[in-house]
Amino acid sequence: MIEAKNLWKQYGDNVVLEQLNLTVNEGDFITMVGSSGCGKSTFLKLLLGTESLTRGELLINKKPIPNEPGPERGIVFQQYSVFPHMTVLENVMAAKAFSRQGITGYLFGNAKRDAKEAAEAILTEVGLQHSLNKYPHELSGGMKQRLAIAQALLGKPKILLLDEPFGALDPGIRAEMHQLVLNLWREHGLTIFMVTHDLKEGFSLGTRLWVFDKIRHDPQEPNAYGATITYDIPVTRNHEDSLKMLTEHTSKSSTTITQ
Ligand SMILES: Nc1ncnc2c1ncn2[C@@H]1O[C@H](COP(=O)(O)OP(=O)(O)OP(=O)(O)O)[C@@H](O)[C@H]1O
Repeated sequence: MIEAKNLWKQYGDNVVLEQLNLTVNEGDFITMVGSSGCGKSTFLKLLLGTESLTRGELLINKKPIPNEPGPERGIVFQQYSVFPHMTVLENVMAAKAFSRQGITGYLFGNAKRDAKEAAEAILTEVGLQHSLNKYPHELSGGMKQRLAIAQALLGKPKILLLDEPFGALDPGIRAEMHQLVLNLWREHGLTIFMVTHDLKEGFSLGTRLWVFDKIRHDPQEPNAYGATITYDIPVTRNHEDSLKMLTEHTSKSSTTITQ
């Protein structure tokens, strides 16, 4: 279970997030929307542990989230984050070596064989079993994101953080990636936080959709107040109902969301 209690994050005088209070249960699939710059990626970085909060608490299973990334939290970014000079298989094995021994880590003997087997298994799961020896420049955008997902899953995370992972992909490829993520979510029992600019994507993937927005504004000092979660919408399987609910909510809010 993940909890935020009166969480604030600011960079200098720029208040990015304020008064975040939330509880996320294991297995939730949270999709996050909100205007550009309102702090969605910052929230993911707090969960990842690469940024620290300014005030309040952020807890996993009642303990503060470690302030550094760990194998139990995997992340996939929109930009392809793979090593260009390594094959698909080497990329995933390198992720394993770094997670075990730091950036200079090498694997030998049994550890290397185990890492190779684990890498091949996860690459098969994401559909790259026929591309193990290809280099990233030989992969399509969707295949590169499959590789990034494989890297993120290698540490067997319980929490997967997705920062607009499919924003750069064509609609047909996106649909395939949606199916992959839903399968992985179910099979690995993941808790997922996914930032998206696509409301339909948010509704079709998530079990809860969060809207980030500011509840206080000072036109003289735009950075004085941060965003919070203004709507936490359970996604019904009937997307029409969910969309209607959100339209009603946002007509009362200052957020403009395009469908
Ligand atoms: N390392 C940093 N130092 C200072 N300010 C930062 C830093 N990272 C983010 N910010 C600021 O925090 C605010 C929120 O940025 P963030 O990237 O979280 O927004 P976002 O909602 O993810 O935006 P987008 O949808 O455009 O990706 C912005 O004002 C940004 O300039």
